[in-house]
Amino acid sequence: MTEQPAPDLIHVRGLTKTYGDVTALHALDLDLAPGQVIGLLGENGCGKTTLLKVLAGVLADYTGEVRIAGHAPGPQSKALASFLPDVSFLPDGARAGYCLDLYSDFFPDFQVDKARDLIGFFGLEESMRLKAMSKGMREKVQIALAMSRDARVFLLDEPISGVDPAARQTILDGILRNFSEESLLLISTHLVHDLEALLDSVVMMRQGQVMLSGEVDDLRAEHGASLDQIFRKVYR
Ligand SMILES: Nc1ncnc2c1ncn2[C@@H]1O[C@H](COP(=O)(O)OP(=O)(O)OP(=O)(O)O)[C@@H](O)[C@H]1O
Repeated sequence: MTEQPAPDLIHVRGLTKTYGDVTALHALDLDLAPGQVIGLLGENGCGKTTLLKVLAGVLADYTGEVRIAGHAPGPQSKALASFLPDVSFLPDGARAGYCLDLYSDFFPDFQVDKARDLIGFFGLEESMRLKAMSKGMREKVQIALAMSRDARVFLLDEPISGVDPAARQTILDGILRNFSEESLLLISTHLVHDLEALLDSVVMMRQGQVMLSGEVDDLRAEHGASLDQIFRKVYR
């Protein structure tokens, strides 16, 4: 018997989102299957954050069809999708341990032991206050929280942007530590070189649309170049 391909976890058709006169997403189509780490790439302002926010159920005023494991964005899809925004969303005066309690209260699928393990893996302590942490340390706390949900879809917006090059690999290792093959990880980034080894597929955007997508190995073979080189060529 031939093996059936896994049904798409993310299904998007004709997605359009405007902010006043600005069209951030323009009739965008996208299908993404589970078991992949996918890079969401593109130049500033091409719509990556807007797309992640629609998928996360944060932005509702769009047109088109969006499904997360068959659900339109809403309470059921939010229960399946863990979103890491590109801005700090935790109370400044809180200790890391309190943030774990917040997540435990808020998300039934939050696995506090995994979060504790990641906090330790990142060299942080639960007693540390966020306001006493560097930008990179806060990002690590937020990543530990977002990646410790038992979610099907992980949506990470620029997770390593505030982190020095030496610490980036530790963060990426931490992100992959809890990743399971039934889920899907969509990461927006400009740091293609740092993420290249981690990515199974990429979605390259331009002006609110998907310009190019595919498996990284296929793209590398087709172009005879690294993903970083392809990215530079495409966006030159
Ligand atoms: N709240 C907003 N109000 C008005 N325009 C917005 C808003 N958020 C985004 N935009 C516009 O929508 C477009 C897409 O922005 P978006 O933040 O999704 O891009 P991006 O690809 O994530 O960019 P970057 O790589 O710089 O983070 C841009 O033209 C931006 O100016």
